[in-house]
This record gives sequence, C-alpha cells and structure tokens, in this order.
Amino acid sequence: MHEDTVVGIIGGQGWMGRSLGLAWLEQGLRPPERLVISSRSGGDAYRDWPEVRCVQDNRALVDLADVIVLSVRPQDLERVDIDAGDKLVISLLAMASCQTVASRVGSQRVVRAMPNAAAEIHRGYFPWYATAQVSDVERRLVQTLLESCGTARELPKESALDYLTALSGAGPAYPALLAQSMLDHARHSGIADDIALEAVMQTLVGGSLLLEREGADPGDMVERLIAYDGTTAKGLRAMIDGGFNGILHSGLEAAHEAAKEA
Ligand SMILES: NC(=O)C1=CN([C@@H]2O[C@H](COP(=O)(O)OP(=O)(O)OC[C@H]3O[C@@H](n4cnc5c(N)ncnc54)[C@H](O)[C@@H]3O)[C@@H](O)[C@H]2O)C=CC1
Ligand SMILES: O=C(O)[C@@H]1CCC=N1
Repeated sequence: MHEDTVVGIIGGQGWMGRSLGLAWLEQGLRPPERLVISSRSGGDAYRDWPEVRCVQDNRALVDLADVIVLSVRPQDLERVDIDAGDKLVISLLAMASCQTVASRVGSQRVVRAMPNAAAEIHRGYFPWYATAQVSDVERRLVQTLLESCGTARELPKESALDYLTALSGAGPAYPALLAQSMLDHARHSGIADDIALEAVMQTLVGGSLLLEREGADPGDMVERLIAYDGTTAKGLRAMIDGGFNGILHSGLEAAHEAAKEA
C-alpha cells in the first residue's frame, strides 16, 4: 500500500467499520491522517485519533479517499448516494452482490467481503471476492487491510459468499447460543450462576482453543471421545441421536436463505 493511500470508511463508526478502522490505526497500517470516516449516526470511536477526518458527507469522503470501504447495513445501501468513479470499493454488506454494489456506487472495481463479529477482537474471518477489474496490487492491498482483523481469504467465486454469510458471517452467534443453552441447563440443575457461567465459558473457550491447536478435523475429536466410551460419549450420543445436527443444519439453511440477495 502506497504511503499516501487514503482509505475512507462509509459507516466507519459502526461495529464492523470501526473494528477495521481502529485496527489499521493500532497496527500502523494507515496513519490517522490517511483515514477518513463518515457515519450517519455520529460517534466517537476515533476520539484517541484526532487526525482522523470524520465527515458527514459521503461525497466528501469519496473525494478524499483512494479506497472506499462500504460498511452500512444492507437496507441503507440505497441511501448511499456516491459516484466512486474508478476507485476501489470494498463492501462489507451482506445480501448485496458485487453487481448491486457496483451499480449503486458507480465503480466496477468492487470487492465483496464478509466479516464477522470477532473482527472486533482481531479474530474475525473475512472471505472475500473481487471483480475482474480489481488489479493484483489492489488484491494484495485488500488482503492486508482485511487480515488486520483476523483471517482473510480470497475466493474464486462470489457465490460462496452467500453461504459463508450464514456460516462464518453469523457464526459467532452460534457459540453464544450453545453457551446460553448450557447455562440454562446448568442453572436448572442447581448450579450457582457464577459457577455455571465460569464453567460454560471456560469450557467453550478452552475447547475451541484445543480444537484450534489440534488443527485436526473436529469430527476426529468427536469420534475419539465417543470411542473413549465414557460419560462424554453418553452425552454426545444422546445429542446426536436427539437431532443436534439436523437442528444446526436447519439454522444454517435459514440463515443461508436469508443471505441471498432478494
Ligand atoms: N456486525 C456483524 O457481525 C456483521 C456485519 N456484517 C455487515 O457489515 C455491515 C455493517 O454492519 P455493522 O457494522 O454491524 O452495522 P452498524 O449498524 O453497527 O454500522 C453501520 C453504520 O453505518 C452508518 N450509516 C448508515 N447509513 C449511512 C450513510 N448513508 N452514510 C454514512 N453512514 C451510514 C450508521 O450510522 C452506522 O454507524 C452490514 O452490511 C452487515 O451486513 C457482516 C457480517 C457480520
Ligand atoms: O446478522 C446480520 O445480518 C449480519 C450479516 C451476517 C452477520 N451479521
């Protein structure tokens, strides 16, 4: 990335926009004077970076920026009235294809990326797809900008992004649902709230870190614990026989359907 490159984030005070913007500042990827933020809702996410330019007018942002990140809710896209010309536009929007974004912003150099909530702690997952007009140099820039908040991966086909919106885009919600269900059961089993919460959180975080370190197929761990044939196996068999996979898959399917552009 050229040292003079100015990056603008439309919606930069929002959850994903500020996750990226602050990561770039904290990691030195962009000096504050090379970052421009616009947001309809105001906000003070950049209060510690006074040289960051916060503007109200998206057209002013487009004039100032070389690369434009679009980080508004899908339903707000139609109100983003800009002409990005031949500039690179990186869209974080769910349910909005590259073609839809290109038609809206007036540039054919579009990247569509699908972040997730863990971007906030730089453990996100960013699959992304670029239109043919995006150059190799720009693709390297995109990869650098996105992996500031976790893991980023360029996809060969845009079509996978609808499914990944459901799988990884929404994904951080699934451990939260699992934790909530485990907590409910622990409390109904007479475990004190503080112990129940500590047990659930340590178990889910520790178990995830163990999976990450093992690096193996998670199914191997499931099979290994079933083969161990202890109390864990009794629980796993009851969950699997009780329809766990079917319920999870139906949820992923519902989210996938919702992610498809209308
Ligand atoms: N939050 C998440 O976990 C994920 C979000 N996404 C996508 O990221 C995008 C941003 O989502 P969030 O950051 O969660 O939303 P958010 O609601 O936190 O932030 C959106 C920001 O855009 C601003 N905005 C709206 N219209 C505007 C306009 N015309 N001009 C300038 N700013 C405007 C709002 O004021 C707000 O600050 C969405 O398209 C969403 O689908 C994708 C995956 C995960
Ligand atoms: O829930 C949503 O609509 C956004 C897009 C995928 C994850 N969060």
